[in-house]
Amino acid sequence: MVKAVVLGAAGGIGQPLALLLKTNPLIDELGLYDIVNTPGVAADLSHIATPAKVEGFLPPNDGLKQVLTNADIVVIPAGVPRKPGMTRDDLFKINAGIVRDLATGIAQTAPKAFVLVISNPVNSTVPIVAEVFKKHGVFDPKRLFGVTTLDVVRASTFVSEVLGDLSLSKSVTVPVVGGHSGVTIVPLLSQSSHPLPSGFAQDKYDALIKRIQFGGDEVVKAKDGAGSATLSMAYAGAEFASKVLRAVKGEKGVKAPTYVSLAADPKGAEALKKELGQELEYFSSIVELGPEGVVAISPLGSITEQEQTLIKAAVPELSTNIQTGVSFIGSSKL
Ligand SMILES: NC(=O)c1ccc[n+]([C@@H]2O[C@H](COP(=O)([O-])OP(=O)(O)OC[C@H]3O[C@@H](n4cnc5c(N)ncnc54)[C@H](O)[C@@H]3O)[C@@H](O)[C@H]2O)c1
Ligand SMILES: O=C(O)C[C@H](O)C(=O)O
Repeated sequence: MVKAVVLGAAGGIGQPLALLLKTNPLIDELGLYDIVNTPGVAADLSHIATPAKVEGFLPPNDGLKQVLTNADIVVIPAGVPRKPGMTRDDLFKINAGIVRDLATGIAQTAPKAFVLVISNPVNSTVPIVAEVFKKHGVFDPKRLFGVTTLDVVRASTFVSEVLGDLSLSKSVTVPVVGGHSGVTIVPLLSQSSHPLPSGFAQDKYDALIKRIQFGGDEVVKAKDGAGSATLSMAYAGAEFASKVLRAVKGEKGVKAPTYVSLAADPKGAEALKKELGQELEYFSSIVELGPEGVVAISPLGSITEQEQTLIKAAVPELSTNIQTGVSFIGSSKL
């Protein structure tokens, strides 16, 4: 029996994500939690002819505790999205407290669940979850993930557009490492499964990198005040959750870039430290997944000088973002 839970399930991401999870044959039970509307979302989804049993919960009557009971995997898209002119860090003020409180609930009721954090700013909200778990004495770095899959999905799509063939997008894989905001998003195009056309001009390369790094802004601008990416994020979140569950079920060699605590793999962390030129507590790199979560974190490997420059720009910002999350819990009363 696998129980998946979505916290923030009535939102722009939460609803389509719950829909996709309802159609995932690896899931037997789907618990939906939000501060509004989950009974309706659950009733609606429950009519879909797939095996997962769906239940919706609200805060009254210990709803968070109820939804988290026996949870195996918890996905968190709860929190406010950006409006034009905002950075992801501008969301910290509201989302940090939301994520802290939900993490407290998970630490108390489902400390062994895999936790997949979507709420922004991911670079800081993942450390928040870890610090809450540490305070409760239940932190297992192998089971906590920041979902950076949307960056990977965008890279596949934009590279296949450059190659002039969108039908390639499902098979184009580009490692996107670092974190999930602006310059911390580092696409390693030199490691793309499908190389860029030979003689690809520098200005086009720069534009492609920028588009992947700031793809979120493109959607925020187009939605014009009505929020940020929801549908593509739901797709990406469901893809990543599915990978975690496939690995849990014993499939070998499942890998994905994801933002994790480097304490999950000290050997991988040591190699990354050499490559990055400094120690970071969290980083998104290609992670091999297994039945207990993180099996191994890959080093960057061979990268170009241009990619080195991108990494150099990412590291200090990541370090600040991580510290912001850690300090928030340091000064929070739990
Ligand atoms: N990681 C990524 O790649 C990525 C991509 C897109 C969006 N996001 C982030 O995901 C978050 C959600 O985006 P959205 O567009 O779905 O926003 P939304 O406003 O449409 O939905 C958020 C939902 O969270 C719920 N919520 C608020 N406080 C809650 C709490 N304490 N407990 C449970 N639920 C709560 C709200 O009621 C709402 O239904 C934002 O922070 C956004 O920046 C991340
Ligand atoms: O851009 C945002 O604020 C949402 C999300 O992080 C994204 O990358 O689309």
